[in-house]
Amino acid sequence: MVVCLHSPNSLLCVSIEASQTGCDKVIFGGNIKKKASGATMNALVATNRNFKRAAKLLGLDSKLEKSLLIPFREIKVECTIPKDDGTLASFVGFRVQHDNARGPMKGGIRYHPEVDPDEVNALAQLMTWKTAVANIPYGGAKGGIGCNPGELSVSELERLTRVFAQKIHDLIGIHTDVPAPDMGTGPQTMAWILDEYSKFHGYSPAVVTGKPIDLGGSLGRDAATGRGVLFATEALLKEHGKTISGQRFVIQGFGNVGAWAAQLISEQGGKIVAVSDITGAIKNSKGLDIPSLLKHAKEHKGVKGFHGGDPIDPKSILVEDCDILIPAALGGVINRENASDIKSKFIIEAANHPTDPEADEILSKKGVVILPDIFANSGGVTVSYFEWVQNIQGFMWDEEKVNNELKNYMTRGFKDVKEMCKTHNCDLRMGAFTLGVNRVARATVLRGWGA
Ligand SMILES: NC(=O)C1=CN([C@@H]2O[C@H](COP(=O)(O)OP(=O)(O)OC[C@H]3O[C@@H](n4cnc5c(N)ncnc54)[C@H](OP(=O)(O)O)[C@@H]3O)[C@@H](O)[C@H]2O)C=CC1
Ligand SMILES: O=C(O)CCC(=O)C(=O)O
Repeated sequence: MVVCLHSPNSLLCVSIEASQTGCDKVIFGGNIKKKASGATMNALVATNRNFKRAAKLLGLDSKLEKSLLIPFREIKVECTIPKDDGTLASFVGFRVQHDNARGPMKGGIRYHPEVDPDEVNALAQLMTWKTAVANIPYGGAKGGIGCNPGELSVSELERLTRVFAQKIHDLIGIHTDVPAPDMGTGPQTMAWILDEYSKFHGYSPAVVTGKPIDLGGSLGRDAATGRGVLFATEALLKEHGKTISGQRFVIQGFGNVGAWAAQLISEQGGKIVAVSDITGAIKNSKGLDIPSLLKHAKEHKGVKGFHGGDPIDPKSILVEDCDILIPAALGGVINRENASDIKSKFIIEAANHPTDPEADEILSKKGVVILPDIFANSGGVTVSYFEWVQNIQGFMWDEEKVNNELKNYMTRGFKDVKEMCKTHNCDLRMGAFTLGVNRVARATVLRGWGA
């Protein structure tokens, strides 16, 4: 049974009926908004604020603006599993399907203790603008389960994923909503979802992307977000008469995105001077040996204890001296409390919504150039699109084709964003938002609302 939670906030004060949302039931649930912790703004408030600024720059009709802001459907499910010791554990799973004007909704599933409805909502909305910026035929969605995957065994994670898939299988599908990995999930998670979905609907590899290659995953998907970050950074630096080679990078997060970005950037001559993950942070002003660090992180489940650098306080990673800062972990990490201490000239947002609007203002006054998430990390969803296309075609591309096509999409995306910056005399974030929102608005108007 689907239950939709309407989460009211100061920027979205509309009354909606179940029939308008496509939900079975809408609960006006009072204030379920996650309280912003410390200096960090609530993710949904921050995302709505950026959307509103873009809508204003575009001169969007206020009724259309309202319709674009309200999510298509919000799903909240209870997931109870027996743990390995026989006791029961209950978790809450979410899937927010934000918009489908341009195609099936698309976005990752996150397993993290901080997953909450407003954050998933914000991430789903960002996916809508991201797929439009990338110009791939999708809408936006995001999901998550509030859990700590590090504290669950593989068999517990499998049971949790299968229960979640059982609860949402009717609402996802090749032409409706196509999940993928995000923080705390990966190819194995997608394999379990595919298997569970197939029990109800028949074998359907295109229902998820980011799958293992043996189940129809695309070559190059694993590295795609990091590779997209590399291509995006190259495009930005070219504008400033620079190349990757010799630039000093700091990377927060050494998971799928951070580790691939570090590897690919260092292969191009970039110097990674500091990285961090949940276990700690490590610094070497001469440049970390990334292949050795990757080996260490794999063997020790984190960067802590790596001998090729000095340990530093993970809290200081974002304000370390460097040319280019790449947040590749959680949202809201760059906020009004640390923005003025940031020393880099460029920030490449590999993570989703790492920078608060308040920090944006502070950084803009300092002349820091920010390449926004909805463009900078779009390489992952772009190769997910290639995977979906390959599954539907029943034909596998070689990795060179995947990477070349990704480069084409990222290069074209950067040009399109810059064009919007010129048209609206705005920064790169608003360039990307106006590009994405405008494309979705056009599709919405063209499809109409029925007679
Ligand atoms: N995977 C993808 O294709 C895409 C991901 N993204 C975004 O990129 C970001 C990273 O995702 P992904 O790499 O897939 O996730 P992973 O789970 O693979 O990696 C996350 C990394 O962040 C680290 N981390 C978690 N909390 C903290 C913290 N408080 N301080 C420092 N590091 C921390 C984790 O450490 P540890 O492993 O030790 O827990 C891990 O190294 C997210 O914002 C995600 O939404 C965006 C587009 C696509
Ligand atoms: O690959 C995908 O479909 C989605 C990736 C994702 O969740 C993201 O871009 O934030």
